[in-house]
Amino acid sequence: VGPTELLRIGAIDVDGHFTVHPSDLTSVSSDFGMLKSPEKPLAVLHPSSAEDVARLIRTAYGSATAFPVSARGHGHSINGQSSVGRNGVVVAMNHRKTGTPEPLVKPEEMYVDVWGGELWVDVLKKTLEHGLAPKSWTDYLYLSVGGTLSNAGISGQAFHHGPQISNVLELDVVTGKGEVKRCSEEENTRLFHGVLGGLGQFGIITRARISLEPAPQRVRWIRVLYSSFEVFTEDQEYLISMHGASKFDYVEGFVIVDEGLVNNWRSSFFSPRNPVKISSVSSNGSVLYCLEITKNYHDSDSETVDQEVEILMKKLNFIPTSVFTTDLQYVDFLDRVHKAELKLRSKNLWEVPHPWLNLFVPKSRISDFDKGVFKGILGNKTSGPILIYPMNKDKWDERSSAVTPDEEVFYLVALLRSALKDGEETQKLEYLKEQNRRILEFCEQAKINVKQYLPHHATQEQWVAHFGDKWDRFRSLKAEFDPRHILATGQRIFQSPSRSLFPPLSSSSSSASW
Ligand SMILES: Cc1cc2nc3c(=O)[nH]c(=O)nc-3n(C[C@H](O)[C@H](O)[C@H](O)COP(=O)(O)OP(=O)(O)OC[C@H]3O[C@@H](n4cnc5c(N)ncnc54)[C@H](O)[C@@H]3O)c2cc1C
Repeated sequence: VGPTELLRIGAIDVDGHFTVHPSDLTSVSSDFGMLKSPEKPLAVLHPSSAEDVARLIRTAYGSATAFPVSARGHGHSINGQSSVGRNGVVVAMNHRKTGTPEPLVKPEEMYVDVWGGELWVDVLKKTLEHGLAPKSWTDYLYLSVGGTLSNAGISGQAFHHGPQISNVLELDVVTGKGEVKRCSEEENTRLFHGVLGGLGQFGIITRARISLEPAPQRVRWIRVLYSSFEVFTEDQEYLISMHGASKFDYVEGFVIVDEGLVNNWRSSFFSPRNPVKISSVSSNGSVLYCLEITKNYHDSDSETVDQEVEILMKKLNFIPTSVFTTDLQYVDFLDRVHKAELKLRSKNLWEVPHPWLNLFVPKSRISDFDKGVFKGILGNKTSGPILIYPMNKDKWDERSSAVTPDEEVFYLVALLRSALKDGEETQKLEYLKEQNRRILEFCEQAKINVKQYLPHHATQEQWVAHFGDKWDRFRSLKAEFDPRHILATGQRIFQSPSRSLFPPLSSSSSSASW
């Protein structure tokens, strides 16, 4: 009996939250990357509880030929990671119709309990009602909690607070056997750490307990430019090495290889009243680097923030005429990318293919990367922002499944490209995909041991290399918690049950082929 038959006979009956409606199937069949042809699943489950998810997975696990089940948060992956194929079922986690629990803030204990499919923007809204907020963020808030915790969740706060996965106190997880397990540092510890950064391989996160801090009210947001990569990275590394209260709260940066991209889509920082006169900065047409830093503060500190920022800035070596400052509410800063999204949507430039490449580059080789990629392969043209910022490895828990380079400091380099059908040759999808391939090839040939963030690999051999020392544990967690390889098959790490090599549970019904 395959899933089609199970659906027909009503064996998968999860309180009517199941749908095979064509519009539902279509809406979960592609992702933000738009790099793969959409593939409709067999059915979509809109769960209202962890038990709904568990019942589906028990059916998938217990049927003669197991079938794939993938959680879909907000579908903001690039390479079909939340897709499930024609013979699987998608669990639409980000769905309010079915009444999943609202975020529950516990102000005394400084945490919030959230449904795994909750969007970070809604977590923020809820916690702000109590004057609190999570500590570590992604640049964009319309991502689900389960989706970012399955990767890491990083932004300019990660150097200090670690990634989002370092700020989780407890999880409820439905494993690939359909068991609902509570896990934390004290309970089911292996599963807890395995799921964090675990690419959805060991269970579906139905609840996460996120640590909170008092929310700042305002943000002083500063950008300064550099023409020397060495000076730029020296300053970034200095900033992330600072301890104590007197430091910036957020450290990021980006590369400007193409003047047109200074006002890139990621933010509306440079307003018409605050234009960047790039010609005023002597770049001689070569690559520039922009450091982006913020200082959070409360209204009551508005008198002293200027002075504090001035003292911190004195230690930096940016081009003196290149300081751009703005000041805004904390919530507007955190939600900055959404404004850009709305602008791009209005120009039909949001729903286009996104051949993104995100790499963690070890500090010792970042300068070689600059020479070979920013000043080399990119050839003065990009098709989107290129972020670059360093992080401290000691803020990452080695027991999590997330993979980072083997150095105390490493950089995120994020090439966030949009491909245009009718654009110049350098904006076309094939051109950008080829450029990504060349960048990876360059790193391999130059022996720069990069790790992909939001990884995507074609073969299991590449996955084994990606996980390195963590592979044996990763594989053994898979065997323990998802032995029939049901979950998150869109990651393409393990062979999926549809090409099953795995013995059916019941030998009497081995005829299903789907
Ligand atoms: C515009 C944009 C900006 C971004 N900015 C950042 C950033 O600043 N920092 C950063 O770290 N990342 C960023 N990302 C990447 C993003 O964090 C990941 O792509 C993330 O997986 C997207 O979350 P999602 O809810 O859309 O997940 P989906 O794409 O729906 O799912 C991703 C994977 O996680 C699994 N999954 C989803 N929900 C669960 C769950 N509840 N339990 C277990 N597994 C689950 C899926 O099966 C799939 O394998 C950005 C992406 C976009 C499109």
